[in-house]
Amino acid sequence: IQALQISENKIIKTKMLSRACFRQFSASIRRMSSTNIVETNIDSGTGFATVTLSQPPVNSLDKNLLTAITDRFKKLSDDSSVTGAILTSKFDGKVFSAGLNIVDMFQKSDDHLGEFWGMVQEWYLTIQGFPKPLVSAINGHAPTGGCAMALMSDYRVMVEGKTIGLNETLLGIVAPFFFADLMIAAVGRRHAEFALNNGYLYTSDEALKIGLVDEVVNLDQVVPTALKILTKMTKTPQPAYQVCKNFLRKETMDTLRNDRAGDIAHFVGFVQQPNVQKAIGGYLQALKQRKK
Ligand SMILES: CCCCCCCC/C=C\CC(=O)SCCNC(=O)CCNC(=O)[C@H](O)C(C)(C)COP(=O)(O)OP(=O)(O)OC[C@H]1O[C@@H](n2cnc3c(N)ncnc32)[C@H](O)[C@@H]1OP(=O)(O)O
Repeated sequence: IQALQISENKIIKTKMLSRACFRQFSASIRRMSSTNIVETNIDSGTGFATVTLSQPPVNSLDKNLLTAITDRFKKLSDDSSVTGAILTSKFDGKVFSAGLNIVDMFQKSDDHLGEFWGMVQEWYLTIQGFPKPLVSAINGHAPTGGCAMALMSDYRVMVEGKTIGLNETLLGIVAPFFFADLMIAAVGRRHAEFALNNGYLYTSDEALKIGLVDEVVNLDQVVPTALKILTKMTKTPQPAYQVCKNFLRKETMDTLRNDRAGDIAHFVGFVQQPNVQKAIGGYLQALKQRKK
């Protein structure tokens, strides 16, 4: 009886302890006032922010999602309690991001296209210019703009068995120079030329071989692996990390900053060409019919 009482006390104590631990753990996770399409949690112990893209069905980057991501990263840049971030998707095992929303580029006015491209530029300048360590936990497919977004991070952990690449040419469009430079920075000019010219979509393993991603793991290891590397990366002293990252990335960002209007005009002129519109329309239709 005495032994039973002792073990019962132990169970009660263990339960109390685990409740206290849980309270402490949940207290250390702060949920930022987030839009429902970009969920953000900050661990107040480590200062790590986890940004989860949550726009169904495939995180295609339309005006709303581009704006929400950009706003979120601007806030995280300014928040001195945040030491680094992980970028991932709610659609675990399916899609990281399907890239730019194709519907925003089909049969739209010049004004619509111009506004859309301005948002794409701001999204790129904000994530690429994020001053703290950023790791992408690529837990699903990442074609075109989804690949570009992953390339804007400082380290890429990808789930096995999915695809990634800047495959714009297959759609009859062309990756802008600032996407191309992201690819060149990651894999070098030779692989980048092959990848972009041919619109090549890499499997996770192929992407690892050319350095397009840094690690390939099981689905349940994607975020834990990203957290592990982020822990290492945040040990580099600031402002050294930020200054180094900025000077390595500055040239391409400055080229865009110095002529944003020209870049918008170039995009609108290119996309409005009848043969490009025809290709985008055909691709959209094929995408919709794929399931049937
Ligand atoms: C000279 C320089 C000038 C500059 C020129 C232009 C520069 C443009 C730069 C970047 C371009 C882009 O980023 S274009 C984006 C292209 N994206 C893709 O090609 C990806 C297409 N999607 C897929 O391959 C698949 O959806 C997926 C592998 C990502 C996921 O597959 P899954 O089977 O899970 O989902 P579905 O295919 O059934 O899709 C569900 C639903 O979403 C619609 N969808 C998918 N992707 C997009 C998208 N990018 N934009 C808009 N809508 C998209 C798809 O049609 C389905 O819709 P329905 O449910 O209504 O059928």
